[in-house]
Amino acid sequence: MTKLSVNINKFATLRNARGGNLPDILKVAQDCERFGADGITVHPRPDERHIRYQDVLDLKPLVTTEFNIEGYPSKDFIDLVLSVKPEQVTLVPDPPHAITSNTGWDTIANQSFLQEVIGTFKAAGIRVSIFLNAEPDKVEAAKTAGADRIELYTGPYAEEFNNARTQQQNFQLLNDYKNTARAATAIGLDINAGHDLNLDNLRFFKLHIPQLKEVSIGHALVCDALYLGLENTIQLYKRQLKVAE
Ligand SMILES: CC(=O)[C@@H](O)[C@H](O)COP(=O)(O)O
Ligand SMILES: NCC(=O)COP(=O)(O)O
Repeated sequence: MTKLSVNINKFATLRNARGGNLPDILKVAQDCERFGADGITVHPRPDERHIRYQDVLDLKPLVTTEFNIEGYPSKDFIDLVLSVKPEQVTLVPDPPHAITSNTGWDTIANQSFLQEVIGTFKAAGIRVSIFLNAEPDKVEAAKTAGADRIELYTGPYAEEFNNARTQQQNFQLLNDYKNTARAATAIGLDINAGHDLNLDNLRFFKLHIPQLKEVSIGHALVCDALYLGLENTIQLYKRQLKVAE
């Protein structure tokens, strides 16, 4: 089974636009779980423009599924994660003012940094996933650094998906994803995926990478929920993941 972790960042963006507490992020997280989400993902950024550090602390006792905290491992981020002790931390190489995540780690160039950070989280009993491009040659170094999982950065996949679909063909980039996933599975790394996944492209991705353990989805899911309602939307995403199971 592939788990659906709902990234609630964009609900916080909406709340922050007006001040106050609408929508209530804690209630949103609980409702996502009630509607079928298998996990809750947050990605606090240094400017706290969406999820704030205090939200993450407040969410901890309320999340009853899997709590996944994503972010760049700055000192503040590491301290936050160690105090919350989520089930999973996902390390992302975002510079402080990134609008959104736009690349995975160069695990070879950052090997010793990643090894130290991952060691700190593992010592606290937290599963570690690292954000990776579809580059098979970066997988071995992820394992050496101590990661348990990789999260495939699916932004480029999402971009290519529409072109390939209209041309009725399999696309080259998909092979890079499949090869990266194969390389990871072969050395015992589990596989997550995320970024720009949506109701159009999710099923096809799962069909080609059936060993997916988890996807984290936020932006498109929140947009769909505006039209379809949150409960219905979560169920629709889960249905896309049922293929090949
Ligand atoms: C790592 C990743 O792809 C997501 O966390 C994504 O970056 C969501 O962050 P934003 O909601 O800030 O776009
Ligand atoms: N790790 C990816 C994530 O949490 C959500 O990304 P997106 O669906 O908001 O692009």
